[in-house]
Amino acid sequence: MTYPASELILNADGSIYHLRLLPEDVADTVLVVGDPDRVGLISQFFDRIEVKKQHREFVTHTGSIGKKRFTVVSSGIGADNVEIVMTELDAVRNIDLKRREPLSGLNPLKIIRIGTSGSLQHDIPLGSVVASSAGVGLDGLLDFYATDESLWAPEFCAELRQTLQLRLQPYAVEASATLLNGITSRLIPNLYTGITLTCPGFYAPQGRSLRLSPQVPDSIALLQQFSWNGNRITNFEMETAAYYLFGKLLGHEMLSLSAIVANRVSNEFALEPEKIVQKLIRDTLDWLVA
Ligand SMILES: O=P(O)(O)O[C@H]1O[C@H](CO)[C@@H](O)[C@H]1O
Ligand SMILES: O=c1cc[nH]c(=O)[nH]1
Repeated sequence: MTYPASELILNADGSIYHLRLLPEDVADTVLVVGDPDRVGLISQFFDRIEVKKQHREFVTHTGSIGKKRFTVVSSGIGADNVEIVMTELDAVRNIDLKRREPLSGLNPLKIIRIGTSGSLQHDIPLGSVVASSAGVGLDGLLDFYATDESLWAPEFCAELRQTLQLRLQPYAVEASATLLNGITSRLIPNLYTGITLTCPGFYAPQGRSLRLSPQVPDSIALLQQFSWNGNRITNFEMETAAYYLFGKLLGHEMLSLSAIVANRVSNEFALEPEKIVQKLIRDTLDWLVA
């Protein structure tokens, strides 16, 4: 199979279209973030930075701490950007870009999201961290991909669809068990696990109303009561389920960690969200280099 120029799109230097990366630019462990400015906040802890690239909202730094090599990539906001980041990281790892052919065997990545999020539970306060045991996607991406994979908790998704009066079908995907066990075995204060709801917007999809109102006005109270296999819905954000979906479909290990900067029950927003994110960055790097 040879991928044509319109499908596997390469720049003049042979790099992949949006991310502008070459195979040698990507480490086995990738940290993904939404905010492009967060890439430098992570790479400031590297002993050495070997790659710095940027195109649109996709900023990449690759470097190392001791012998451990990391790539940090920003996606910008939303599941549609995650589709690009995951597909292009995977292409760089698993396609021979010069020959335009799949490489034999799978070269899996370990991918960890370091993001921000709003808590849906009173007892998950500002400043805590949620490791998403599963992501539930309200973005509709799954509808476009052919897959035989059985996804997690279809009954839960059907119930959610009814409660939120959605026309689209939510999907649910679990975290990498290895990565989730890895982080939960660390003694990180204020670390919670639970189901993350990945929304296709920040306002009505997350129950917020400014001049426009959500279709279901009491969605936060309704969502708080949902649980599956003992896991409740803990938080709202905008990328996790898409990362978990592409991690599963493409064969990469994926875990999403969220710094809680909003609490939607107590109606609070962090005064200094940067400090909460910086702590999560340090805790995550300590875990990964240990
Ligand atoms: O801080 P990041 O990683 O961007 O994550 C969260 O913040 C953004 C919304 O403000 C969305 O991308 C959401 O997922
Ligand atoms: O409430 C919040 C906070 C951060 N990111 C989100 O998507 N929602």
